[in-house]
Amino acid sequence: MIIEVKNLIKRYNDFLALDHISFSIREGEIFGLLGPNGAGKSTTISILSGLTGFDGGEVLFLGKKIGRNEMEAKRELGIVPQDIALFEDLTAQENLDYFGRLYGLKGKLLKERVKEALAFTGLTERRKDRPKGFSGGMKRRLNIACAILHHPKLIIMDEPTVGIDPQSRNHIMQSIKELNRMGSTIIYTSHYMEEVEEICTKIAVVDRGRVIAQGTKEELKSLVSSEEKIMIDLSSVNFTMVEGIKKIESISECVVNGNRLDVVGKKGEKNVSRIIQVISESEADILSLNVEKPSLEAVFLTLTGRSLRD
Ligand SMILES: Nc1ncnc2c1ncn2[C@@H]1O[C@H](COP(=O)(O)OP(=O)(O)OP(=O)(O)O)[C@@H](O)[C@H]1O
Repeated sequence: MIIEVKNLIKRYNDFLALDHISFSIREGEIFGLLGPNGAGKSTTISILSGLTGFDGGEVLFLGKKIGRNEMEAKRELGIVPQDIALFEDLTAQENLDYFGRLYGLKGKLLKERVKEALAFTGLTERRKDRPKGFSGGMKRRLNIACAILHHPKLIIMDEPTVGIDPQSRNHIMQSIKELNRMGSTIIYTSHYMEEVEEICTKIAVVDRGRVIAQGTKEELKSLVSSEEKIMIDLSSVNFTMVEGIKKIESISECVVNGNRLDVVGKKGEKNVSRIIQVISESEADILSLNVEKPSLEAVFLTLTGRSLRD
């Protein structure tokens, strides 16, 4: 395990911001912390980054216990904070030089890494410009470049796509996958479930300072529903076909809507293959077939009774 968080407690005066949070992250994972505003994501990240103390529980980083307000192994960490941290009056390259030195890089290696980070974040051509004139997305990309110069084992990103243009967003999503392929473990916080679904291999759903569910997206989705809905558009529909589908053991419902069938069945029972077999015995052609997958939004709604964006 690269990180183990056990029963983490954090209070702000009388307010319990983290209420016995526990999760562990394996090397090589893209771990998502998904939750609405105020759930406790930034507080958790801040503790993991060694920036904030905590009131109870334990955090292990690479097997070593982390104290209340410090972090021994900061060199193995790359942090992309929610609030962009750049020097507006230094050029992109000078910012990178500065952060590289903070991580102990110098000389030829520093030069190489700055070049690499600029190329990786698509900022090579803007290296001599100051972030003052950058778009929000470019600033965010520069912030990411600053965090990866020293090739950290663990990269922590706190809502890196909030308020940026779609092009930068896509760039960041691709970069995260690439950094992961190159060997970094990533912690990614977001209240955008689509992003978490797209990139995370493991997800902890947090709400009101507690982890309310965790697992792979498939595991989380299976909490919500043991059924799947299959929608089929056909060239024609006939009685024999519908009755044939209804007779399949795992199918509980088959509703006809013009030339479309909405079929509900128990998950994991090869419903699609069985339905296709029945249809192929008729004259009809299948024009399209879709299996509706429950979303993480549905998971959150089921577990809390509220929407993620409330
Ligand atoms: N310095 C602070 N003093 C008092 N309360 C705080 C402080 N920082 C955070 N909180 C409270 O702790 C709770 C968790 O906040 P946190 O920023 O960790 O949530 P979050 O999930 O990161 O939300 P967001 O998506 O808005 O960043 C919130 O209710 C917040 O108001």
